[in-house]
Amino acid sequence: MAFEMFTSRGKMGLAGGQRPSAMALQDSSNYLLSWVGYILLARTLIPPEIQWVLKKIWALIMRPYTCFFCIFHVYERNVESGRVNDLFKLVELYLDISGLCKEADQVVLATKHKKEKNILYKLTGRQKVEDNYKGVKVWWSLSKVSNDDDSPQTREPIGRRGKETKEGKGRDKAAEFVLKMHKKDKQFVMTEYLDHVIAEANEFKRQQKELKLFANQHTRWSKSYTFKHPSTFETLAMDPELKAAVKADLDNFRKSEEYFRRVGRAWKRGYLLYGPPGTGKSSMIAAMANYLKYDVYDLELTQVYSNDGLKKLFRDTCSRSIVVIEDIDCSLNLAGKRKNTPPPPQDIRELRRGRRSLISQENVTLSGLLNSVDGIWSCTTEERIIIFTTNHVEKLDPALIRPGRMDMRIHMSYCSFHSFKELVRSYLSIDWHPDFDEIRRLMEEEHALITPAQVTERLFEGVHGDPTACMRAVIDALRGSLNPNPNFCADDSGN
Ligand SMILES: Nc1ncnc2c1ncn2[C@@H]1O[C@H](COP(=O)(O)OP(=O)(O)OP(=O)(O)O)[C@@H](O)[C@H]1O
Repeated sequence: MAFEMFTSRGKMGLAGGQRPSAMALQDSSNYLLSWVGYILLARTLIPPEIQWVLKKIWALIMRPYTCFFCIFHVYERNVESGRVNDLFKLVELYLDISGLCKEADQVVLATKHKKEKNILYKLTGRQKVEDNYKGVKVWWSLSKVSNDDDSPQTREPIGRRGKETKEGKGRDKAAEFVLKMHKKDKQFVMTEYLDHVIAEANEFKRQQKELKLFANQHTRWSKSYTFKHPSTFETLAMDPELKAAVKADLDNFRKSEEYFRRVGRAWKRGYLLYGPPGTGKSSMIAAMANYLKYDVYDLELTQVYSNDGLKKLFRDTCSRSIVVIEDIDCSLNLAGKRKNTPPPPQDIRELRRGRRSLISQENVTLSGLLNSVDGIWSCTTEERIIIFTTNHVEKLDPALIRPGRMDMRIHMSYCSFHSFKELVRSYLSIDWHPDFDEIRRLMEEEHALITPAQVTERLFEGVHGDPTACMRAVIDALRGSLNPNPNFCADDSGN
């Protein structure tokens, strides 16, 4: 039996034995009827179990030909408002950063905006690129929505189309991304692939973000400054396990919005950094900010004259930020009261003018600080990190640093031999030096102390000079720390 059949994909031939007598008929409707007859006859003669097996075999044979496609449209502008569709922008970015556009055979449009660091490669019309995620293939293409099309894009508010709008300057036709996939992959695309596209694009945007630094002038945040501290976890010399634990904790925090909501806790985390001066507490804060891409609010507590003022400052911070209170032991005394710093003249003038006074109330108290950190006021912003630093952890009120308030306590300590080698590698680009043995002996057997700041100071002098001179300077400092001379100060960093 042999016959030909037509599908939407074209003509397919199937081989078989003899031609049936019905094939002699010229009329195609008769041809069809004869087939219906065959099928009905077969259904009555063949037992259902064999029919089932035959159906399965048929489905297997036809499988490659029956994979129909499914298509999603991602319009450039939102259907209701006519505003730019964020998903469109994210897809555009994803196609660029994933390298798919660059790999395309046809010409791509390369653009660079003055605010962007890199050249952006975009798809041109009618070009198709293939993406493969977890073994699932999809195809992206860009097309213009024609004006006579009845798509939502062409039903945008009158006057918008073709006008110089902020979102789509001078375009007379809106664009759309067309995402094509096998029908069987539709669920995967909806649940996993599109999430992956959005996550990749958002992560890229996050990495590109320019960080801001704010400082408070009394109860107001100053205008922001660009935060360009070069410290990262790579440049930070510290115990590798502790470093990995801090990074993992930050990663967990960033991804835990759902978790915090589920357990009914504000999405925030507190870190206490403590240790001698020059051990990298400020560098750690900068590394955290650079890692998370969070803005930094440097809160000078001695500038704040009331609990209300402090609440206002916390309220005025943005989400995805780090609020830092350095040397917390110097800002609050043991009784929990702010150290007495006279109020600035302008506050007195404000008092005289009868405006709400900053000094008419009590100073910032321990309970005021605790309330701002994790009371009801702490929930005005989300995804916030609070960091306290101190050189004297033993002086702090236990309430201030209890777990739940300061979730992780990070001890920044003197330089270990491992950290020392990391600093040497990073400053002098060498992995070994004959003096390493003596330095290791002094650190590990004699317990000589040196801070990372002291080490970097000595290494910095040798960046363009003699590494041996640097090593000798480090050895001198280590031996000096063992010196019982009471005039000797192990910390010569000026603190
Ligand atoms: N762990 C470290 N890794 C790399 N460099 C460090 C480290 N610690 C200190 N340094 C170097 O020393 C300088 C001073 O360090 P940093 O200000 O971070 O110390 P700190 O602990 O905050 O000091 P302080 O308590 O006096 O504020 C930094 O600019 C950096 O160059």
